[in-house]
Amino acid sequence: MTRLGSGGRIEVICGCMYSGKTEELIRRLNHVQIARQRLQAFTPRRDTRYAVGNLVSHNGVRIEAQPIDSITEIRDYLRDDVQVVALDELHFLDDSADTIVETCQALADRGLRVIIAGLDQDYRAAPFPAMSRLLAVAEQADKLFAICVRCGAYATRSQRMIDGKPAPFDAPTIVVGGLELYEARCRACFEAG
Ligand SMILES: Nc1ncnc2c1ncn2[C@@H]1O[C@H](COP(=O)(O)OP(=O)(O)O)[C@@H](O)[C@H]1O
Ligand SMILES: Cc1cn([C@H]2C[C@H](O)[C@@H](COP(=O)(O)O)O2)c(=O)[nH]c1=O
Ligand SMILES: [Zn+2]
Repeated sequence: MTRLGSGGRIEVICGCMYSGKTEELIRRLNHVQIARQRLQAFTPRRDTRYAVGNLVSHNGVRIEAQPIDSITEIRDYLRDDVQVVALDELHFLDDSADTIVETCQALADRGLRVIIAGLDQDYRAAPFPAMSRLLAVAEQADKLFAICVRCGAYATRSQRMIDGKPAPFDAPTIVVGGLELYEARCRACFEAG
């Protein structure tokens, strides 16, 4: 494990909804601030669940973040002295997986610590491509779990429910929402739409 701030690296925090990804990201960023390292955090503008311009957990814990539409905007905002770059909700970005991976690799190659959080699977339990690719090239990958609302086991999937039934397979992949739409399920309790 490299010392905090000793060179470029990519860290990935992934898992299903409610698994604590944003909380873990904010925990790490609090450490960065305590270590008086220079941080820039970003969040997809599409995440309209809470106050735009913040990373906000389901428990309301928040940290300021620059809204962006594309990961390529990061280089326009980047200050020369920044040491840590963070992004939550990676799956909300429309960029291609190639663009996302190339951007994160370039930032790490410049010696930055790059911390990315987001879903590993969509509501169909299909992998999000960019997250899959980042997991392969990251120096550190943490997969978190929630608690299945059906049986209490560790949950690894996000079930989207519409009128009490699993959302159909051909529904849009990106639909912003929380407990009114999504619930954490384990593999055994997950229902394909
Ligand atoms: N089924 C669940 N399992 C675990 N935590 C849950 C669940 N439902 C709600 N939560 C709450 O969600 C919090 C995690 O929120 P957050 O960090 O925003 O998760 P994520 O970013 O992974 O969606 C937990 O601390 C807990 O209070
Ligand atoms: C599974 C899934 C989720 N989303 C949306 C729903 C939420 O707005 C976010 C995930 O938030 P969290 O911080 O991980 O709780 O993404 C989606 O658009 N498509 C999906 O398949
Ligand atoms: Zn279950």
